[in-house]
Amino acid sequence: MSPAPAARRPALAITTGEPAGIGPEIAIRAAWALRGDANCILVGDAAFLAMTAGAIDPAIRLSAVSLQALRYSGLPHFGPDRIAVVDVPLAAHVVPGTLDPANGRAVLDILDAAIEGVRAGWFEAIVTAPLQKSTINDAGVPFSGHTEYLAEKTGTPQVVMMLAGSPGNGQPCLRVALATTHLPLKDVPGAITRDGLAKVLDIIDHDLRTRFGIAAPRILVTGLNPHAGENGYLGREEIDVIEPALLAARARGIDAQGPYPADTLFQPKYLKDADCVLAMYHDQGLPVLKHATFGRGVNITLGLPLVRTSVDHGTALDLAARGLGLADCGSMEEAIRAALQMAVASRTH
Ligand SMILES: NC(=O)c1ccc[n+]([C@@H]2O[C@H](COP(=O)([O-])OP(=O)(O)OC[C@H]3O[C@@H](n4cnc5c(N)ncnc54)[C@H](O)[C@@H]3O)[C@@H](O)[C@H]2O)c1
Ligand SMILES: N[C@H](C(=O)O)[C@H](O)COP(=O)(O)O
Repeated sequence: MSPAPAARRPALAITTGEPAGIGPEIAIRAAWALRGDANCILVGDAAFLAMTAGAIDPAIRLSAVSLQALRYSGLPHFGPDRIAVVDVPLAAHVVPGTLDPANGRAVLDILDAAIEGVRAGWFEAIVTAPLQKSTINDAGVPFSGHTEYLAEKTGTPQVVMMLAGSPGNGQPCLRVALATTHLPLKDVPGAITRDGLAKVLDIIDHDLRTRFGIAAPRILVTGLNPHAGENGYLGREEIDVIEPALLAARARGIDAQGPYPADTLFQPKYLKDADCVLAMYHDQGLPVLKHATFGRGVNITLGLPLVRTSVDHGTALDLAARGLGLADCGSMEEAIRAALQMAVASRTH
């Protein structure tokens, strides 16, 4: 990808996520590595990020700006020799690798500052470093993920989680979207409805066209049950819900085929003719994607009124506890590149 001209380069908010995890480190490393291409603004505790950056590489230069200053005079221009940081203070001292619910609220404050910044026009996209869902719940705030939180905060009734990555070896980009996101497995069948699938398919089709420039998206859809229900002998969701939803989608002009058995769908001979696979639930689709592309994948929330991308991994507390320099920031770099491309594409839609 060639860099966008500096004057038109979108400003991207990079939320730094759970402070005890690898988020702050990979956010700093990726923003610094891509500073010539992307205008990344870190959002997090400025003092903590400055300390972390200094430990990574003393050459990294950060400049802090307060939320109050942004509200008063907008985003100042920083050259590519430094990374701007919007200061959102943490509540408690950070011990790498050790979760502290005292900082749970601040992690959400970071996200809220990024959302405010998009609304105010300071940022054109949000790229999120991983947070620890359990710690936010431990802090007393019911929370199931960025995806659901951003949907709620933007008043969007339906969004779609899609992860994308390049497996390499000349294989095409693999995109896996999910019909359901973070919910217990026992609740999945009841959450898959004809109306819900209709909305999910509409969003995938729309966003692949407008944000990814795919003129006629081809979507392959998995079944829910083993062997896509084996003609109803291993479950009826395919017959009662998924097939009617696909028939209706095709009648609306959406190229959605299936339901196919999930265990054999992810073969090159099928994937080469597909732009996206729609899986029915989190651990049906994501292990395949992460096995093929872990460390280079990007998590994208479709259907939002803003651009949001993220990494394909979590907080990796095990690595954070052992010190800096162990985490791979490849996925964060891909998430920044994807946000940059999507933000530019979104200017015309
Ligand atoms: N975008 C997000 O905010 C996001 C994404 C996924 C998981 N999570 C959250 O992260 C927390 C921990 O999840 P988990 O333990 O299941 O998964 P994890 O991805 O944090 O860790 C799984 C394994 O992958 C390794 N790993 C992860 N990222 C790596 C990197 N950048 N470089 C090298 N190795 C890496 C870890 O060391 C660990 O062995 C959970 O709370 C989960 O919900 C958040
Ligand atoms: N489901 C995501 C994954 O496995 O990578 C991850 O939990 C992040 O979800 P949010 O983007 O909703 O936080």
